[in-house]
Amino acid sequence: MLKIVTLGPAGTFSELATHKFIKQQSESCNICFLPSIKSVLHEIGLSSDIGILPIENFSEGFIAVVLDELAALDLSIIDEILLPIKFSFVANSASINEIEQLFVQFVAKGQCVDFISGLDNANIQLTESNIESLHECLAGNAKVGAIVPSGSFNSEQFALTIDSVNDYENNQTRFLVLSRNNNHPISNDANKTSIIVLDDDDHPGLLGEVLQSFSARQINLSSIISRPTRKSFGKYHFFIELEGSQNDPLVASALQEISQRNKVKVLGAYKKATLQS
Ligand SMILES: O=C(O)C(=O)C[C@]1(C(=O)O)C=C[C@@H](O)C=C1
Repeated sequence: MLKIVTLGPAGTFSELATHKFIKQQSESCNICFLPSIKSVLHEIGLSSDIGILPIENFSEGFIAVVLDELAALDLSIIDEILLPIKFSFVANSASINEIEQLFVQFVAKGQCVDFISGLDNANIQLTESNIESLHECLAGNAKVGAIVPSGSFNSEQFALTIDSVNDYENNQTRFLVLSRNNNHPISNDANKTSIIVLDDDDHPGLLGEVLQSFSARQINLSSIISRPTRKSFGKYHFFIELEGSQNDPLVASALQEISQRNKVKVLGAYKKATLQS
């Protein structure tokens, strides 16, 4: 039995991503929910074998807490999942102008900016998950509303529901499947690798040298993000995603070259997700 931990309560997009992953598994799986992204990250490898969490949204970019914990914890990426993301607004009053309190998850807020800016009288309360927002609204008074996953609620429970409140019709979020065990064999269909170059030896040209190792071998990067180390001001870790895996001798030699100069953590190699996969 594979034990999977993800963001709860039940009904989150993270749970949907988990079911998409489970469909591809041959062994039976058990899902456990925790109330915050950070608590899920810390539980992987303890009471759970793997964890499934969002890493990047189509318009909002990377989720900082996940990048920071990937640099700090000993986790590896074994797969990724892409999901379409649609939000609805639900409220306990039929008149949108009466809403004084809006519950919205901290990542979801940035995906529904246009709609939220139209709620002139609402005080925004950030939550850890979209289903926490839903539960807060269900328990709230007539002046409460929430941004929730479309399809997560029964419209009869609310005085007002408005669909498609996300800024971009084509909204999508990418999720990672993470484990604490770092010795997974690289599968033959792995076509993407994630690494972190840790800032332990800052020197002029560090990033240029890293990029040169990839460009000299015609290795395409799909993203590069810097995050402060939070040890001293002005020091950064670089989170890099590249096409290919260490099964490709060019990728293997680029990573070996970079490792000779810098501290590199290879987070994992896996198959790039599509909405159809
Ligand atoms: O709260 C949820 O439903 C989640 O699964 C979290 C999460 C995220 O943090 O990115 C997942 C997808 C959307 O981007 C918004 C929220």
